[in-house]
Amino acid sequence: AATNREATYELLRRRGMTKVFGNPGSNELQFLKDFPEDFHYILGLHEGAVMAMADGYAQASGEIPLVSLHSAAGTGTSMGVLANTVQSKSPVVVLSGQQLRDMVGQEIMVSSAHAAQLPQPLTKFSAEPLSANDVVRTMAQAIHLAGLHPKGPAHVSIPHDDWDRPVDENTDLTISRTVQDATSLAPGQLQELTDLLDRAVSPVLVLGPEVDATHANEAAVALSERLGAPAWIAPSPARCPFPTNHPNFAGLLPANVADISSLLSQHDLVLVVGAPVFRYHHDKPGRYLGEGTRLIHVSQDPEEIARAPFGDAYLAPVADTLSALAEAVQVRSDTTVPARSIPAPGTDQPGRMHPDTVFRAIQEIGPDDVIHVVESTSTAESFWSHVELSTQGSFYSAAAGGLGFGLPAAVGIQLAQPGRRVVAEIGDGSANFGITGLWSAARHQLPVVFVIFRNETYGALVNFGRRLDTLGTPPFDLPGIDFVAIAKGYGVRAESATNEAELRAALTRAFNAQEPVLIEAFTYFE
Ligand SMILES: Cc1ncc(Cn2c(C)c(CCOP(=O)(O)OP(=O)(O)O)sc2=O)c(N)n1
Ligand SMILES: [Ca+2]
Repeated sequence: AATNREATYELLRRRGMTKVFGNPGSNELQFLKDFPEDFHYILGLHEGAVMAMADGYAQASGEIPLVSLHSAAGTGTSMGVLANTVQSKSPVVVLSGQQLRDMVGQEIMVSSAHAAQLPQPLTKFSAEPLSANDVVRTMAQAIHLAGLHPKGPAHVSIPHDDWDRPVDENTDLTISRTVQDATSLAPGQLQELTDLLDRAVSPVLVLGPEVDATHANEAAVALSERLGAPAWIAPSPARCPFPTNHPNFAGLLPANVADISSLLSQHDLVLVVGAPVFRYHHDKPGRYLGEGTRLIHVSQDPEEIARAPFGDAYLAPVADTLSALAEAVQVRSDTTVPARSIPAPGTDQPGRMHPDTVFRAIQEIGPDDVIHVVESTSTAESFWSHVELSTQGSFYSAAAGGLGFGLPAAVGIQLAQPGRRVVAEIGDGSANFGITGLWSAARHQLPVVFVIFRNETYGALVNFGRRLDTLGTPPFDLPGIDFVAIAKGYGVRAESATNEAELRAALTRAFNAQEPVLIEAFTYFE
């Protein structure tokens, strides 16, 4: 490799990073020049959609995608979704194009005077090399940091005149080095945890997104069955770490202090694995945990461990720890987990369906291993009551609640998982934050089934208004958004469904199609 550009592509190739999600500006053209045949560029129409497609791809493929964005405004536009990416610890390298190195200081057009600071604190690492001689090493540092636990987005800004600069004699050493995670529980620590679990009268598991991200769902099931322990999903889930059709599945922990405390205090030992303690959302204060309950937290993220307000923690790999404990703890046969109570499905109204009707239809018509990408904020309880998730990697949602992830992320996830079907369940409010993802789905003929829940309001905000007693706000209704016309405008076949029969027919057609389809489901908010 003679130049920084060639050396960088060689570095990316060796790391298996041949997928580039991007939206180009003039600063990027020097990097994208003579784009190598073995690389695949996926164009997005808006940097939020580009970021979400890449984030979805990273989470569903296990690879590290490269995201090529324009300086300043381009990188700034991606940051709404980046707030989710850093929270879901998705391994992504964001490469933003910078103006001529010597003229950034004058802040000429499309220069980014504070490029390295711009995406902070939404990145695990962010740098602009101080010299053109440090481009390849800086790219390597970003790539390695993105892929080492805790994984996450790393950002590099490169002045466009650096790409043609020659590399030096040491560059091949940087390109060829490999790094790997090698931490594990020490034998003494494993024995300590095993004894704690064996001595517990009624242990309970709380599982988080890192269990799904490290493919440890089966180990979690094995440990839960061996202990006869109920398994809860940690609050505000962005992934699904445990099969929801398993008899030991207890449900989602409610996202507030008081309710979590009263649920967990029915046990004497709580084992939290692969989740922060905890991602509370609603304000219902109380004591974190009852006196007779001890909480043990296993995570591979030192910052998550350091900022937790209670519990004793082990910095350890999630998957290895779960499998080692599932082998080591004593088998208990004397405990059974009470069955979860599922509410009766809601009834439809003339011309509008209850969300339960929509989720039940998707559950019955979609394939068993369908992947759900959900961004429909007032229908979470309906989803988790009526949809069964059993395979690893079956659920993704915005990890920081930042809208604009779901619709385009579904496109990235379908690209990463061609052998499984993806269904995106998106609110008619959220859809607008990432709507250009429809064009990329059509452009790349990715057969995502987009289901828009058209309840014509910001349902979650009405719920919050009730909960926070902030009535009397301006109205947040969304009348008159025609998603069928919008979808057709972006090249996606679309149809409306106002009742269950129309919906089921449309879903059957959609899941049989090999192209993206949008179904506008008229629902109501109660
Ligand atoms: C980028 C961004 N902007 C605004 C919000 C605030 N917000 C907004 C605007 C919501 C309404 C979503 O409405 P929807 O139609 O997608 O779903 P529901 O009607 O089911 O609530 S939920 C929520 O937290 C957000 N989370 N993220
Ligand atoms: Ca809505």
